[in-house]
Amino acid sequence: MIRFDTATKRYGERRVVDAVSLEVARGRICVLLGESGSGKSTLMRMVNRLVLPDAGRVMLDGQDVSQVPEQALRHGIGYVIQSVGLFPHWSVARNVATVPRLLGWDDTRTAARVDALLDLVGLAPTQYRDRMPHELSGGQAQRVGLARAMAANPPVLLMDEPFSALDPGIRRGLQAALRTIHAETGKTILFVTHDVEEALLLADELAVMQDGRLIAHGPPARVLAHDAGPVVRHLFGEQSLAFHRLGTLPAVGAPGEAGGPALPAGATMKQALMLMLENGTDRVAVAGGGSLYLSDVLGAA
Ligand SMILES: Nc1ncnc2c1ncn2[C@@H]1O[C@H](COP(=O)(O)OP(=O)(O)OP(=O)(O)O)[C@@H](O)[C@H]1O
Repeated sequence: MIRFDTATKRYGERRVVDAVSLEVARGRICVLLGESGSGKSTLMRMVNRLVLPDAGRVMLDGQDVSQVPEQALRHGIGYVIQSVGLFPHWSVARNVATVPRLLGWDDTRTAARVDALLDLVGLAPTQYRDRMPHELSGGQAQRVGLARAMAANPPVLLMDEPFSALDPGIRRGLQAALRTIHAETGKTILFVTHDVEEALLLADELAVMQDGRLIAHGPPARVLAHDAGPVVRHLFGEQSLAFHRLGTLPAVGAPGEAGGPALPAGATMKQALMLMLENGTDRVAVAGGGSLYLSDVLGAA
């Protein structure tokens, strides 16, 4: 769906994106992770041509984005940034309807779409559609920004630290909302963050950058595996890498009699460990039968 072929961007002598090749398949969430200044936003902005590569190219659905007319390209890509950028004198509904109006949708279709999107991002349409941006909290405004980005149903979403300015509780709510929306819509999402917890929560795959280069790419469990290199170790923290790794591994128990407190279906090894700690036990019951022991968790870490 999205493919970078040795994409390179220089500012002066510096290569801020350095020959990055990366492919994100349709329907996946790929999280670009790296320290500030590692080139994540610059790489992402090549997809919607806010940045033009000096060398290499970006392909979207098999087409070189440099060959697609700019407007058509951007209508097919939702873009969400940290400072939402809602138009302050427009209502929530009008903000969400920005692209449908540009595309000439009629009022009935547009209004229905706005309400459906507000529902999708967890804002009751009757309560929110007529509000003005200054009447929203930061989290609500960011939800409206997400709804606006999805208004014309673009298959691709680019999200550049969209939740970074929000406090932790609101942020967790939006992360969960994004996972649900992704499960319901199957969009291909490129998501920039430098928060490792957020990255692990959202990523189907991680792309780790440093100094403009792609250092590691793959499913979280593979990127955090025991042979992880120094950049990954540093980003996730030498002391906490093993703990994060447990969060990428499914809690699979040995068959047999179930014992101890019950883990929910789809839980990770990290959740199993947390449940053991909370209950002061060395055994938890795994959904579907069987038990998982502390020694198994330690073995996996
Ligand atoms: N228009 C520009 N002119 C000159 N240098 C730039 C420009 N845009 C970005 N840079 C530089 O390119 C490097 C990469 O920037 P970029 O924003 O892609 O990093 P990032 O990993 O997204 O960082 P952050 O997490 O802080 O947003 C930085 O050193 C930045 O200063």
